[in-house]
Amino acid sequence: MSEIENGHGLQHRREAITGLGDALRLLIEQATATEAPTAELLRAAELIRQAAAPLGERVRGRFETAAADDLLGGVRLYNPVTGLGSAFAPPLEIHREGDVAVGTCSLGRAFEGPPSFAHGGVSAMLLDQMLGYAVTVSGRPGMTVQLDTGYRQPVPLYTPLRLTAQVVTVENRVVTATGTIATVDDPGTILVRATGKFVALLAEQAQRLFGPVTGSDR
Ligand SMILES: CCCCCCCCCC(=O)SCCNC(=O)CCNC(=O)[C@H](O)C(C)(C)COP(=O)(O)OP(=O)(O)OC[C@H]1O[C@@H](n2cnc3c(N)ncnc32)[C@H](O)[C@@H]1OP(=O)(O)O
Repeated sequence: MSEIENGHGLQHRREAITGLGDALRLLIEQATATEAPTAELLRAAELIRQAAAPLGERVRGRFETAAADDLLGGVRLYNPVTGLGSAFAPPLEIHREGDVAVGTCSLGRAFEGPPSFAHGGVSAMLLDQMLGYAVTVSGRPGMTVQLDTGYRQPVPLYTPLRLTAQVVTVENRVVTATGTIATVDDPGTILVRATGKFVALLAEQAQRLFGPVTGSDR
């Protein structure tokens, strides 16, 4: 019987994963921004290795989903963009406002490209997630087959950002969506725009790609 079934509770585990994610995000921010003495860096590296060891005692394999996740329910705690348990995620929070998906986040030092601004690949990653969300909630989920990004102005670090996405066309299995990044303070000035194409998988494609994860290949 798993720990979750055994009474510790799914909600409790999700809260613990979120707490660990918060701590890891703090660690990444501090470790990226630090100008602490070199001796402190060496000491921190040792402490972090010690902290990581027990986490590595029980890990899942490539095709196993996390016990606290709910794939069909859309709970992905380790998603690298939105996952509250992910050390890497800003995390981006996304909600719906009518037909438009609206996201908010702020990017720290770890996401830096040009000095004091976000890396362009990070903007593309955020927008891929935004467009994917809009496509999914439109009822036609699919995988990204094309993502075009236009960088009009650099995206500032340590600044609340407002992202949007919406579906614009549906042609057979191809759904096209567009999205933007702006700051919360100046939502009318678009910093980055993206257009993405998403393709709904055929049953054969879904089976080929995800059969080992869903167990439908057994
Ligand atoms: C709430 C949760 C939110 C979740 C958000 C998640 C966001 C993140 C999403 C991702 O990042 S997904 C990961 C990145 N994407 C991939 O890894 C996909 C890799 N591509 C594939 O595996 C195959 O392309 C795929 C199985 C998706 C489709 O298979 P095919 O390439 O054989 O396409 P197919 O021959 O079935 O063609 C289907 C349609 O797509 C069209 N198509 C395919 N590739 C295209 C392309 N690159 N550009 C434009 N159209 C394309 C193709 O013309 C055709 O159009 P029609 O139906 O109108 O005839």
